[in-house]
Amino acid sequence: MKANKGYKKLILCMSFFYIPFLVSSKQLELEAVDAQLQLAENVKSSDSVRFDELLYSINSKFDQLTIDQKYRYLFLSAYQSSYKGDVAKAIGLYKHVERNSQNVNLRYKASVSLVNLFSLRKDWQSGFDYLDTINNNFESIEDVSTRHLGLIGASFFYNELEQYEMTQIFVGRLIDEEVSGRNLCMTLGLKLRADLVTRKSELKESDFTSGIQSCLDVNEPIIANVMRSYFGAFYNYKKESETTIKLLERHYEESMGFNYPFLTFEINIALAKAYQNIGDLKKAKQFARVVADSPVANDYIERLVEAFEIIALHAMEKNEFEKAVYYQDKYIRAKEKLFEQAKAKQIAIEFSKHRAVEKDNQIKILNNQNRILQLEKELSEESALYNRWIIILLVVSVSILFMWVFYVKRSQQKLRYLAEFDSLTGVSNRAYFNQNSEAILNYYSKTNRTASLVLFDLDNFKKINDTYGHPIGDEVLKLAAEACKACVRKVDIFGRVGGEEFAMLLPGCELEQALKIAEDCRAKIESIDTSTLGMQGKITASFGVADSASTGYLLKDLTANADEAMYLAKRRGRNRVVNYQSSE
Ligand SMILES: Nc1nc2c(ncn2[C@@H]2O[C@H](COP(=O)(O)OP(=O)(O)OP(=O)(O)O)[C@@H](O)[C@H]2O)c(=O)[nH]1
Repeated sequence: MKANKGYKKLILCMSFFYIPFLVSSKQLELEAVDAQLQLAENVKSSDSVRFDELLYSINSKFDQLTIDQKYRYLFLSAYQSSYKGDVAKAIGLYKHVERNSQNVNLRYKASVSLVNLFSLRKDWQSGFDYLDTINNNFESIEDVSTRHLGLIGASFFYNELEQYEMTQIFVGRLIDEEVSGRNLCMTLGLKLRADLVTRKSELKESDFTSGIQSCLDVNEPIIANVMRSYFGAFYNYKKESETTIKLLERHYEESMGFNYPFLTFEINIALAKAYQNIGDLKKAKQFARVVADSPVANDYIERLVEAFEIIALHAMEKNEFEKAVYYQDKYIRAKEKLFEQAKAKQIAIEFSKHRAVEKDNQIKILNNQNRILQLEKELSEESALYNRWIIILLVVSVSILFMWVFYVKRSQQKLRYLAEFDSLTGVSNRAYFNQNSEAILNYYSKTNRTASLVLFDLDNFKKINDTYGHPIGDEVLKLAAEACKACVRKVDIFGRVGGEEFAMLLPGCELEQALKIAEDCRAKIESIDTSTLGMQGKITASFGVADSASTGYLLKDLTANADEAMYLAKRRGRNRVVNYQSSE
């Protein structure tokens, strides 16, 4: 058991040492693949053998590659297919990379390759489609060299379409942007080809030599030799065909060794024409036959036309009329095909112009839609502002209305207060006292319940006024009312019914209880501290009490009887409570 534990520990320790090692060895493998992919990219057009070996090696460990490495491999594999003539497979692979890779640069490069392949296939429509893709992604490519590849692709496409002015525009842009390295080599190759068609007379030998040198500098012998073929054509044009022969024959073996159809055709036709120019039709025919006998000759119909013409001429010169007619016939058919191809190119160009107009219109429609949306937005912003103002206005109006209602209510309350209460003492005024008291007495009369009325009058009030002044008299009235408020119940009605005369209607109070309340009230008035008013002596009041049992429920009768009792209290010496019955 113990030994087993120790064994496990050992494995654990070992894994600590080995796991980082395994991780770093995996890392190293991936880095090696990166290096191989880069090398393959570098030699793809200059060393096909090395290129094939590298791809074979990468393919053997395909499953271990990162996603990006896999797509880079597929991209190179597409190049390999196109190089080997399987254009359909190449297109499929490039399309797969263009659609699925996360690598923006790789997708862009795949579009460029697709434009090249579609132009070789003369599928102009698809070519224009991917040209659009290049245009749309151009700005997002940060690497200048990769971005230039797009311009080179466009230049190549327009050259194939015989739109040389367009090629010259793109090439001009590349040169302005100081294109360099392999891209410079390709740019100058495309420029020479376009210039050779449109402005032959302006070309100088140095244009060719510097172009060739730019390709030799970056180890691009195929393009260098393509330029040599152009150089040869240029000498033919200048009627210096001996120079053409000397130049091209010197590099003939090398050029044929690449097995690159376009280069093979250009070199052989330039040489055929050169020999034709110097009158050696036999030699001319030999080179022309290389073109005519090629299995892919139909892909280079322009050169095939020239080849048939030379062969037919040679047959004529040798009086081989049957042969001459045969090649003349082939020549005519190839020319018809060339014409068909030129027509297809024109249609494609017209279609692309139409598409550009359509796109322009779509942009205009989109712009208009955007404008409408913008206007809608502005409008909704304006209406939002308008709505905001309406809301503010409403809020202000409602607030004013509320304030107005509040003010009116307050005024009404004030008026009501003024109408119902005595402004000096805060108790009910005479009218309100009478109104409420009558209503209660009326109700009590119907239910036959007792109510009492207490009437009281401050004693010798005139003297207080005369001695201390009217304002002090007012204060005395207030203090007296305040003292009595404390004696009355909530259901009672307390009012000031004359200058210094007050009344209390006590619902549900029998005489006994009413006398108690009156006495309580009298005592409270008497106990008011007058020193705070600067007065000497006490405040007193005389009370008269009458109840419904002895008087009935009419207020005027109760008032009269209570008044009589109060008068008696005055007469008996003031500061006392007298009930109506006892007053009799
Ligand atoms: N300060 C003040 N005095 C008032 C008010 N209303 C009435 N008076 C005065 O109250 C006094 C009432 O005097 P009188 O009716 O002679 O009665 P009295 O002096 O209280 O004498 P008795 O009632 O007999 O005790 C008058 O001088 C009125 O001017 C008031 O609101 N304030």
